[in-house]
Amino acid sequence: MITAENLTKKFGRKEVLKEMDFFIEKGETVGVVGPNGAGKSTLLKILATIMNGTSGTVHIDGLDAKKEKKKTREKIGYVPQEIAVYHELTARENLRFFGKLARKSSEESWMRRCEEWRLAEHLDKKVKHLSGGNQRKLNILIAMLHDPDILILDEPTVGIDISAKHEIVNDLRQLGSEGKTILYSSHDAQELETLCSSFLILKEGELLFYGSKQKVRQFGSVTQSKNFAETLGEIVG
Ligand SMILES: Nc1ncnc2c1ncn2[C@@H]1O[C@H](COP(=O)(O)OP(=O)(O)OP(=O)(O)O)[C@@H](O)[C@H]1O
Repeated sequence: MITAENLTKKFGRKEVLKEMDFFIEKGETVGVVGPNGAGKSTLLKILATIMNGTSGTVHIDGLDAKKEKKKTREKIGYVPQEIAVYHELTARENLRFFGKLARKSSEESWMRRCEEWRLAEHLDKKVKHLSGGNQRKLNILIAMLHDPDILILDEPTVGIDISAKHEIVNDLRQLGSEGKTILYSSHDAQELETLCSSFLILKEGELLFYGSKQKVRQFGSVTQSKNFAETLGEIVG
């Protein structure tokens, strides 16, 4: 369960998140949507405890994300936009290295995940020789080494081909069906529609909309938008 109350973020005098309030239930898969510069990455970093808000609070399963960072981090896997692994090491060496840092991790559990995610046959390749899609998968699997309940992903499918995107979206759906809470930012409406059960829509730091996919669709029927992408566009205005 994730709760934000009166959450704001300022960089200097610029307010990039404005008094946000929302409540995300356990097990939801939430699409974080909005134009460039809307504040998506900033919000995700604050929820992941990488950055502090300027005012307001975030609670993750009752823990104050600012005051109880260490405990909060145990519950969260954060996947940054950039691929944050060692390119000169193999995928297996990366998993072992980051696995040691994540004390809860066991080789057996990440091997099982690698098999499910069709990465097992590539484990002995240097990361720089993996396809873009497999690099992205590795980035996600590393964030999950400590088996967090919540996964926060910032545009995890940028720059990869369509079939790799589909694979990642399907793998994340599987995680959702295992009960993980997922926050997922993307500019790809089709991907968002397939994966997410609800949406946080931001514009210029304001929370314009937070609700279920069904509510987005209802909005679309009112505005007579032709498809999901158009409806998201209508909401952002
Ligand atoms: N460290 C920083 N210092 C100053 N301004 C920042 C910093 N990080 C982000 N910003 C500004 O905050 C605003 C929100 O940025 P953010 O990266 O959160 O947007 P975004 O919705 O993720 O955009 P995109 O879709 O392009 O990734 C932007 O105007 C950005 O320039």
